[in-house]
Amino acid sequence: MTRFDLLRPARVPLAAAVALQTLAGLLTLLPLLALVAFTDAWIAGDPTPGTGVVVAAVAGPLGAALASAAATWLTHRADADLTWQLQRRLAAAVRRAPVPAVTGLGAARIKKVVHDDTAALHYLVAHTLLDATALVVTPVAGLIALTLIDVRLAVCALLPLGLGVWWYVRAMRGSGTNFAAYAGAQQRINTAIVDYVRGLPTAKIYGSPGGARTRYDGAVHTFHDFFRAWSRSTSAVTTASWLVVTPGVTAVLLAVVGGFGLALDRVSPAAFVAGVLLGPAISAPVAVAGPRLQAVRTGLSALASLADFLDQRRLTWGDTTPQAGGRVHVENVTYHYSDDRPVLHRVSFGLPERGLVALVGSSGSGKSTLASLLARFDDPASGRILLVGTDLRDLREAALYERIAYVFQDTDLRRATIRDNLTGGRPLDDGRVVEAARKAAVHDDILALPHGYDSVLGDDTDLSGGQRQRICLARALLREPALLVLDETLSALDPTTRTTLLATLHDQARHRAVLLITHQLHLVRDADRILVLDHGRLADDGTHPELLDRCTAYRTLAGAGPGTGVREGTTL
Ligand SMILES: Nc1ncnc2c1ncn2[C@@H]1O[C@H](COP(=O)(O)OP(=O)(O)OP(=O)(O)O)[C@@H](O)[C@H]1O
Repeated sequence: MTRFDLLRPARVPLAAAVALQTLAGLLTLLPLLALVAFTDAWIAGDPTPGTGVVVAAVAGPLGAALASAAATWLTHRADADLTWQLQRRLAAAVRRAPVPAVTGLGAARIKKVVHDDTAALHYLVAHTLLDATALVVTPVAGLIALTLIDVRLAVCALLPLGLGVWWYVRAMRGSGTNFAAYAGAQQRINTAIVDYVRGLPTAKIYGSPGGARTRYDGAVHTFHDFFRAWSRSTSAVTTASWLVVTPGVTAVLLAVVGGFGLALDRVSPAAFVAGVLLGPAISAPVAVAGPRLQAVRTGLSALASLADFLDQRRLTWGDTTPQAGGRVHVENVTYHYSDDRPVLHRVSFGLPERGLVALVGSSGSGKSTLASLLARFDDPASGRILLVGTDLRDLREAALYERIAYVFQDTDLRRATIRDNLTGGRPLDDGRVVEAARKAAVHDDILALPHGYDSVLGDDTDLSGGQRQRICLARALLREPALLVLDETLSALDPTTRTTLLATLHDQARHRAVLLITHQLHLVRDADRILVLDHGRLADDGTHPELLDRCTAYRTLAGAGPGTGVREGTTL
């Protein structure tokens, strides 16, 4: 997708707006030309302005104002529609993109694209396009008119313009690199402030030597130094380029040159008037070109950034609804994040219809990554994952999330009532909701909140990490999935609650498959099967006693180490 493809939906209203603004630019010159014609007639001895002159003098400004207003209305409407479409497309792109790709971008970059770039686009579409049209049409038409009246004065009117443009081009030399550096420096400030705010609690306690605060200060200083140096090197020339094209300078120049011509009888009075009136009209719009050009550049780079964002890889879904059940097969799955460092290597296993299966491994062995692939947050680099025989890529999206429910380490709850968080807005009866909350050992915690199940998270109350995880577990239980995937869900709990939840999971495992990811082996000793992940490879698959007997990685994980003779019954 090229950046201009993004403007395609708005091309008809924008073309109409440019046409109207062109008309407005031409009509602006009408009263000036009428004055020139009147001067001509007056010198020829007819001091009464003709009807044509009066009509032109009145209709010109009026028509210009109307055409310009209509053009502005069109561009604003086009912009509102375009922004609406873009923000929907951005939301869809975020939703369709692999999750690690989006989270890897960081909040600052996403905010820049969704807010800053669409705002810059607003300026480009709603304002800058019309400004640029006016900037071109009025000077060009004025120049043509003056050329037809007196070519020498037209050349004279071009002198300040030429000088101004030459100075401006000198000032802007290397600006491509500078604008890129400017945007990069601002982006670094955005990223640093987001990191700084996020790390505030840690920074308060431990300070942040070399941390986010230092990075923020560094980013601000770099931006300040860069911007001052850039301004210093260009301000004298840009000011000169702006001054020389101001209407006053051009008017004085043409009055002096035209006055000499008039005195020497080389220039007609009408041409003199035309020079003094049209000269400034040729150069004046150019005086405001600098900031406008900068806005155009900003708008174009926003377009490029938006196109880039919308072009990112997306996960597409099929339309297959597999047969009932939640039987999952992972076949030869290999995966790496964007840094290409392999995280999973040819992992294969199957999950049964029912039973508690544990996935264990040391920190960083790839457990959460595997869980995220089961949720199809991304696709394997090679290999495949099947749900009841269907590759996840061919599934209907809803079919996957109806069959499999997940509780991840980063608990995600909305700013909504506890009830809505549990039901996802579905009309479930209270009995079911309470039952799920009881099973997740969070019912009593909810009743203790100011408004019980109607407490609004973030407004009425907030929850501890463990409470949040149990709410997420209750939410998952309410889905009655065929497979329940739990990533370290029991890790932030007190022993009593953990025991209750373990009992719940064993009970759940009688009806469905439960995949419990953990590195706390004492939680999974009674699991029906245990998968051992070691540095991204499936080291073994068996029961606790079997693994203690034969799997070195499992024994190492148990803290027993190879060859220590640990057997079933050993406390881990
Ligand atoms: N978004 C990411 N981008 C790049 N690398 C990542 C990302 N997430 C995880 N990794 C890397 O992938 C590897 C596996 O991480 P993963 O979180 O899957 O391990 P884990 O076994 O779940 O660890 P833990 O028990 O500590 O949660 C690690 O080396 C980690 O640095």
